[in-house]
Amino acid sequence: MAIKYKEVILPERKKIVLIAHDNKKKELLDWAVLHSDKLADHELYATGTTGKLLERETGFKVTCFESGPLGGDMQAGAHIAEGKLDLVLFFWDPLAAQPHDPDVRALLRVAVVWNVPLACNRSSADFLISSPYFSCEYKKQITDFSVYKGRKTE
Ligand SMILES: O=C(CO)COP(=O)(O)O
Repeated sequence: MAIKYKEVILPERKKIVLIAHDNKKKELLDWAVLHSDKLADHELYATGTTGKLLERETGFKVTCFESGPLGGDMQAGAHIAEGKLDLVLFFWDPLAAQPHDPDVRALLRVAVVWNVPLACNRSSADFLISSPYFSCEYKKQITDFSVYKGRKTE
C-alpha cells in the first residue's frame, strides 16, 4: 500500500527542546551561548537540569520538564506526539549508561515517527541552526497515520 503524507507547518518561531546528559551539558551550554542570538527568536523547552543551567547561562526563559531520569524525556516525547514541539536538540551521551535508557530511546523514536528535526551532536546542531528553515516557516511532510489508525484489528 502506498504511504500517504500530510503537511504540517513549522512556524517561524519554533518550540525547541534542548536536552543534554551530564557529560554533554557543557557542550550544549557552550553551543547555546554561541548561538543565543538565533535561539532568542524561539520558545525554549528543556529537561529539568539542562533547563536550569540554560536559564543561568543564557538568561532565556526556558519551560522546564522534569529532570530526564524522573520522566522529563517522556514529557518531551508526549509533547512531540501532541504536535507541541518543533525541533529537538538532544546531546545524549554514547559513552555512559543511563538508568532511564528506555525513556531516551522512546524520545528519539517518537521524534523520528513525527519527522521532527533532531540533532544529537554539535555538528548536527550547527547544520540545523544554520539552515534557512531554522528561522522561517517550514512545510514538513509527515506520514498520514489515518490509514494506520483506521486499520481493522479483528
Ligand atoms: O537525562 C536527561 C535526558 O535523558 C537530561 O535530564 P536533565 O536535563 O534533568 O539532566
